[in-house]
Amino acid sequence: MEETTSRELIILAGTVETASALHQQLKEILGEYIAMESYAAEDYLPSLLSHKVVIYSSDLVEQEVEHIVDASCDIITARRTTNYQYIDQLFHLPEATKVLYVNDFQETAQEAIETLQRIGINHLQYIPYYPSISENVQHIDTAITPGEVHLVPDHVENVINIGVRLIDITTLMEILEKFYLKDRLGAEISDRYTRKIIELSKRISEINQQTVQLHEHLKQVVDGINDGIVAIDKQGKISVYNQMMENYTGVLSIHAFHKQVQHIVKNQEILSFIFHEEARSRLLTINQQQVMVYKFHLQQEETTILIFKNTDETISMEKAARKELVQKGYVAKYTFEHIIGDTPQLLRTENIARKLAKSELPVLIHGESGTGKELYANSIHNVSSRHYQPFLAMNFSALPEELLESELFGYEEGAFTGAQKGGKKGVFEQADGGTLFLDEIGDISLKLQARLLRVIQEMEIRRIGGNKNIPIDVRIIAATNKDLHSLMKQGYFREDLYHRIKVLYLQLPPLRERKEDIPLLIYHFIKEQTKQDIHLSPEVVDMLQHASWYGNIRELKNTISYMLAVRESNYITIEDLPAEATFQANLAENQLEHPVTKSAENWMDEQEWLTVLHYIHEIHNRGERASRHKIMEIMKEKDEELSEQQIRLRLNSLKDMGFVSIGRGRKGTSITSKGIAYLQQS
Ligand SMILES: Nc1ncnc2c1ncn2[C@@H]1O[C@H](COP(=O)(O)OP(=O)(O)OP(=O)(O)O)[C@@H](O)[C@H]1O
Repeated sequence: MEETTSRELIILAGTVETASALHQQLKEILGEYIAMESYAAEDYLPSLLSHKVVIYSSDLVEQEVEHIVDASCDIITARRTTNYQYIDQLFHLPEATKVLYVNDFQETAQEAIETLQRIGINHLQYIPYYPSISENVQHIDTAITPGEVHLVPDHVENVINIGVRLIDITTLMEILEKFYLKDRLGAEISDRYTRKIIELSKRISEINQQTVQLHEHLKQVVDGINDGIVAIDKQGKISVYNQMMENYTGVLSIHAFHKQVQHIVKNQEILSFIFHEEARSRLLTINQQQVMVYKFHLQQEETTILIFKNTDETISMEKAARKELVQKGYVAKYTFEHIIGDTPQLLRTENIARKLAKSELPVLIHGESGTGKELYANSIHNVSSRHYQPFLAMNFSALPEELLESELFGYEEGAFTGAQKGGKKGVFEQADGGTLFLDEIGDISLKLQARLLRVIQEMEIRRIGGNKNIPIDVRIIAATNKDLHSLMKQGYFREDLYHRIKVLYLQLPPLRERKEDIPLLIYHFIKEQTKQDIHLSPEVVDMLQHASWYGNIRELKNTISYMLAVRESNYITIEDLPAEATFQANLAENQLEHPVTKSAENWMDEQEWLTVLHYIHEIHNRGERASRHKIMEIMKEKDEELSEQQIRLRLNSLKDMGFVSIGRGRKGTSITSKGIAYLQQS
């Protein structure tokens, strides 16, 4: 017992860091029984040590310190092991990561690597690194070091300092022996030491447990997916293989896992797609099922992922999505198949429209009233990449300005009196992901044009009364029968908006420029409206074919409906044509200037005299005489007040155009057949 108190333990290490770490370790375990000191060769060494128990931190330190240790000392060379406190950092490194193990000498580096592997940390690829090494390690960017951070090469980004390696249990026992304490304390010290180790292995098993759980969770997720999923590593082995793949191939995942893919998937077409083809997707047949296979490569993981989609299911999913759109009424009803005609003009137009459909850019469709602008907008959407997304149409001439804004942009709850609870989405929001058809765009006010421009430019909307911007992804197709360029020149249409919407352009030919299509259209509309076997006399066909059709296809369609309604038999004769007053006006290739070709100024005027014409017609229908006074009165009733002078001017314009004849005195104004025709097509 005497011996124990008089003798002292001296720790001799190369560096201050090692000396202090070992000192701390031994003090924690043996401090209450043994007095101890520590010295580092790089720092300070006492002149001579006698009658001490000296412990060298490693055999490498011996040469540096042996000159101060005399023969009366008991010498122990420490065996050291990894510091368990820092070890879990290593478990965060992925499997097979290449790491440098950095230490001062090759032997210490090698020895530490072996220790790590021995205690079960063997998921990494260790490369020993020490100052005198010549091997090029530029490609390795992670390093582990037991406190020798200064030796880590500069290019390494990720340095894990696992601290100074500690003295192992066998060395501890040796120390106890030198102090004659082994019998008394051996079991307890060993217990303390083992407890620490158990803590470490518990931590390791916890981490392993977490990994297992995560793996299990991911497996369930991947199995829950309705597509077949396979991952192939760089050696061509299967690393992921879900339940759906089992259904496709009939091979269970336990048999597929870690096997070469060609041993599991025998289909040559699929293998050739995986290994030799550039294409990213391919329609293939696997076990008599049609599947669409998609392939992509994860660069960093050097892994190829394959996704097998059942085409029948994809089609039914698309059908379900379409059904939902249909229920909401957000679908484009027409396709190019609904566009009838085979003249070169029509085929050229259709060909251009199909090309425009492939783009994501805005399209402006220009054409006279009834030429099929809506039909084309529908068809373009239906062959575009957005065809499974909503299609919404907004007609600018159909709604008053105040309503247009809320229809377009929506509003928040409480934005105005009468605003719906919870607010309302506008068409821009509803069409998100799809196409928005803005019909009669030439009819909107400058104020609305400014708002529309902002939305189209920014591709985000702000609801009325709202304070946040909502991003939208909408393709715009606009249409007009007005000469927008001319409106722009006159200041009625914003130039910036004009250029925004007219990125792509489609001009629809008027029916009178493709008269050869008329017989085809006639029989098409007849078939559409009746199952009966209807024939037309040659004169009727001739007359219809030579009419001017300023109301274009819509007017032709209406004329057919009229003839079918009034016909006496299934043979339609000239008698069944609409009244001369409406129809003959067109036949006469009249000089009527159509709005499309009119200047903006004229068009604005037109709105005014058209209103007057409309009221004259209404007065006639009531069986009354259309005097200036009467016109004034009826307009007042409808809140559209004009002075007698203003009415006189408009009547003069109408007369100049041949739409009315103005009788003297009590006779009043009457509408000509040309006027009626014009009213009907407007
Ligand atoms: N080429 C065509 N083949 C068959 N039907 C057509 C064709 N073009 C137009 N139609 C029919 O003519 C009618 C008018 O078409 P649509 O409403 O698309 O014209 P629009 O140019 O948009 O007219 P507006 O400018 O007056 O709104 C519709 O019933 C449409 O189905």
